[in-house]
Amino acid sequence: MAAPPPSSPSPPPAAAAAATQQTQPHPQTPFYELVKGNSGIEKVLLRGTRGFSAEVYLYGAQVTSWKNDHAEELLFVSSKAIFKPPKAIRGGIPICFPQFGTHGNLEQHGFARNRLWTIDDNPPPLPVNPAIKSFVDLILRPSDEDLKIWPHSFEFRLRVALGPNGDLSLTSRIRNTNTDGRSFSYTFAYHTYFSVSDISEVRVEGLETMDYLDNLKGKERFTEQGDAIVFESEIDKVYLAAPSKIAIIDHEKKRTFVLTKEGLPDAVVWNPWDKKAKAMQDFGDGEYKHMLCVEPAAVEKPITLKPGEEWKGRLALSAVPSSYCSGQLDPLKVLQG
Ligand SMILES: O=P(O)(O)OC[C@H]1O[C@H](O)[C@H](O)[C@@H](O)[C@@H]1O
Repeated sequence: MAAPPPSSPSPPPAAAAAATQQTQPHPQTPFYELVKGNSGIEKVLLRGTRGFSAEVYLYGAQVTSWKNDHAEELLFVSSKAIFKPPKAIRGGIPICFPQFGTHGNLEQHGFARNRLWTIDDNPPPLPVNPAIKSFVDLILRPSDEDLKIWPHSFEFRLRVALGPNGDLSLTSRIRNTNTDGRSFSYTFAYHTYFSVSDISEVRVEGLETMDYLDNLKGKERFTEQGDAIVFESEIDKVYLAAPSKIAIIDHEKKRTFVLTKEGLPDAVVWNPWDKKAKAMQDFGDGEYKHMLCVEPAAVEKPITLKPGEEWKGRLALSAVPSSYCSGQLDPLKVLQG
């Protein structure tokens, strides 16, 4: 379903203007391909320049692959991931909505991650970088069953875009479409699973000195001490009011992931480590060594929308070589090399 290239075999002059309008790709014309993925569920392929690529399952609107120009996978997906309802796919970028974790009465992480989304070929305009040629818009509206568990009408639009330098961005637009005058509140996360060489070789910069809620200690609040975050055991923390840029530095791979977030104050950091890994049916025993979740989120303060209001939350990811010197704690410097 890739958008066709413009073709205009010289129309008569009177028809020329109209024909051009129909055949020239609009700046928002999506360039993607729809194919069958695991368990016969459809997925969208995005192909960028120089071999960059990404894949998005309609199930959960979940990004399950993001590759660089060497065809190296940058996201972690478990070898035991199950690609069918009712479970979410273990890996990639599950979307947690309308609830993050157990912060509410719904199932863990809400229901958006295990619903079938549809492609939205005519979304409301979104300011777009004209250099981005590969993107897709997906939409989720609640079913009658969903309305029984969360009685609010909404439109959730997600745009996944692959930039010219292989950057991946996810833009969520959530609108309250209640017609009964009621507001609703929700929590949210882009539950991003990064692929890392070895968790003991990884550090995260940008979250040091932040306050966090520790999910392993009954959500009690603490302040992070010391330098960058390194990993020696299970971690499950919600960093509060985290900066808009966070860097994940993989020393062995000499690769740095830079996350830029907008509209998402918090950032969850999770690695299940060995014991919890063994207890998860859809996760390999040793796979915790090769993944790290850093999840831009809105957890501590739920977002409230009045009818007609829309919220936007954006995540941009880039993977750059770590020409990185210890002590340079500003992730911007990582980007600039
Ligand atoms: O197994 P899932 O429902 O996908 O959740 C996986 C993990 O997600 C988040 O990172 C939470 O903070 C963790 O507490 C949870 O274990």
